[in-house]
Amino acid sequence: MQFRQAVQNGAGVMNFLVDENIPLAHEAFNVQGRVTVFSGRQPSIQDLAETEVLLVRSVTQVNQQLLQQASKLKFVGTATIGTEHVDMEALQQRGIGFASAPGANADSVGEYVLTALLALAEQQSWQLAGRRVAIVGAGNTGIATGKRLSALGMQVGYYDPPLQEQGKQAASYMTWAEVLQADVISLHVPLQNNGRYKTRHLLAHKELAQLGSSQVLINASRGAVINNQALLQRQQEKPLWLILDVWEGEPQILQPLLEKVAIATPHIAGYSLNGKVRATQMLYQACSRYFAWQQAAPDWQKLMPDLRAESWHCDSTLNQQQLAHWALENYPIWRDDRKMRERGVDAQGFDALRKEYPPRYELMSRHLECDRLSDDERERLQQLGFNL
Ligand SMILES: NC(=O)C1=CN([C@@H]2O[C@H](COP(=O)(O)OP(=O)(O)OC[C@H]3O[C@@H](n4cnc5c(N)ncnc54)[C@H](O)[C@@H]3O)[C@@H](O)[C@H]2O)C=CC1
Ligand SMILES: O=C(O)C(=O)[C@H](O)COP(=O)(O)O
Repeated sequence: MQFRQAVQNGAGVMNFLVDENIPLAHEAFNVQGRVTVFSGRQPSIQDLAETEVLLVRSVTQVNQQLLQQASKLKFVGTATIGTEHVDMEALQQRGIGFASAPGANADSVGEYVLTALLALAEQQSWQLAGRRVAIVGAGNTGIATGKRLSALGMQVGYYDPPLQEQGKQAASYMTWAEVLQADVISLHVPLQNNGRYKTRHLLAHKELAQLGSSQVLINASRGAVINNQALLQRQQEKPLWLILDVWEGEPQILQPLLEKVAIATPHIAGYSLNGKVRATQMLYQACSRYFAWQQAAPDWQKLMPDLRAESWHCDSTLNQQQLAHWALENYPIWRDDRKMRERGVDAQGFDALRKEYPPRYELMSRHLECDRLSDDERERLQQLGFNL
């Protein structure tokens, strides 16, 4: 109906090809043309032949081979932060426009790390306040994570030589030696295979050997930032506390490593529905600018289910246990961990878990009603992502 209206209104009839896991894309883009949805990692040759706008996730390799099959392609959008699956040079050579979604799922990743750490701390009876955290990569996801962990009372420092060398100030920079001594190390760097700031195997045998067995290592960036063979060996000899969302060689992970991980998930740290919809919005805006669309943008608030009605009441003191209770009620991370162990061992199961991922909402989607709060407590809760 909307498509017919667009044609009648004289709007350009453009052919969009969209990954099925980009929520609200169909609703948003069908006003601009014909939207075909594809599933799996690579779209079909037939669909590509007619496509003018291709919207993908990180599992689709946008390379020379794909581009050869898409002679009408004008624009590629990826609903992700990481862009290593897109051959930018090839796009430039062919004059194809491009957009990604920087920062769209940063809060989702921050909440993932917060929830995972609180879950583990409750399980092991650890107090997190006062412990030192090293955030490796002080970009959108790193800062979103650091902000939450410092609101727990943890001492957060950042390691980011590219930023530091540009003279950009993060709250407090650490040296690499300090990173390796932190109680918790959380990785938030892009995967870079070469160059001065190479991150592939940033942690390999040598670095892992320097860590103590009480340290917590979290990877919600890209699997290959840690050499997974070296990590497995380390776990077999003297295990660390590991929280892994990403795995080298996804979707086929190193199976024996799964048993050695405290919390395991199938690359879903950024999968809050809020984060995914924010990415769709960003791609819509990028397309709208690129093609100079005249129509008003969709009413995202109407399209997105609103959970604010489901409020929580805060009637106890704000201790770690209470915060863990809310975080885990909002995002039951142990459910993801269980499913990962049941089905994530092979490539098919890993992909299926991601494809069938249930809607997960960020803490801001609910309302927290508190009777009495000091200014400091209010600020801390807001920093943790609560909507007061
Ligand atoms: N698990 C998941 O679901 C998600 C994973 N990611 C991954 O996390 C990565 C980071 O995401 P954002 O924080 O949004 O990216 P960003 O681009 O905002 O920040 C990355 C930061 O890493 C720094 N960096 C680069 N090389 C470095 C090195 N060798 N050592 C230390 N710092 C270095 C950069 O200077 C930058 O400040 C993405 O590239 C993506 O691969 C992102 C979102 C979700
Ligand atoms: O944004 C990124 O970068 C991510 O890692 C995504 O959250 C992962 O999503 P997919 O595109 O792999 O579904």
